[in-house]
Amino acid sequence: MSFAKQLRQAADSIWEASFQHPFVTELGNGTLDLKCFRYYVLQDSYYLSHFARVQALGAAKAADLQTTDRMAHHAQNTYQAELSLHENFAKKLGITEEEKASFIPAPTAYAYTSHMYRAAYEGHLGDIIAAILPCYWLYYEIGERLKDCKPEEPIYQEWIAAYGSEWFRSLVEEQIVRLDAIAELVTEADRKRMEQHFIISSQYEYAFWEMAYRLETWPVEGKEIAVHANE
Ligand SMILES: Cc1ncc(CN)c(N)n1
Repeated sequence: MSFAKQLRQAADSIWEASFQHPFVTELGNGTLDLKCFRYYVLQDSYYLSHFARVQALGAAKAADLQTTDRMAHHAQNTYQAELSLHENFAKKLGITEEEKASFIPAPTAYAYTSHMYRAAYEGHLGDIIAAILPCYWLYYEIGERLKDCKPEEPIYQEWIAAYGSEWFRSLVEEQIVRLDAIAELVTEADRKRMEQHFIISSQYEYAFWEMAYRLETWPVEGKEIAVHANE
């Protein structure tokens, strides 16, 4: 079995929990409260702006220029396609510039992005791909599972269409192939660490739905420092 498939299998129960999470099932059947989706859009804009930087760190750590080019292309895609999808949602949901400028990252969004930076700082490109792959692959599987759902809310339809698309599938497949190629070249200790990154990111993916569904706040409120959601 390929390395990526082994990781997918190891994380299966965590992914299953994501598939069953009410944020995901209610997005599919259209009953998800827009308040939760609105909160998600802001937190996810923050998440994606850091995700793109981690992809760019992958470009810098790549061993050859062709991989640098592809990782940089992925970072650009996050900005131009995924973040612009969120910009579009933000407009439709009436999220104002002031709201974006005085955004408070939730504990889970902060912790998840910090986890990716840690993998990028401490490791090599394989560590980075292992940490970011659940972000691609889980969303693609969710997009696939929800593909036949017809939620009444057009925003939810658009979200499902984006992640279940051919465009997104090709990005996911490219990173799976890249991870498998790197896994062949590294040590067993490296592979173990890469598996840990993948599992932790899978847990954070679940935690991210939970964060949005519960409109998570910091335990002691009133001390948060605002940042721009896209910075
Ligand atoms: C938290 C999260 N994970 C993954 C994706 C899909 N790139 C996303 N938009 N947000």
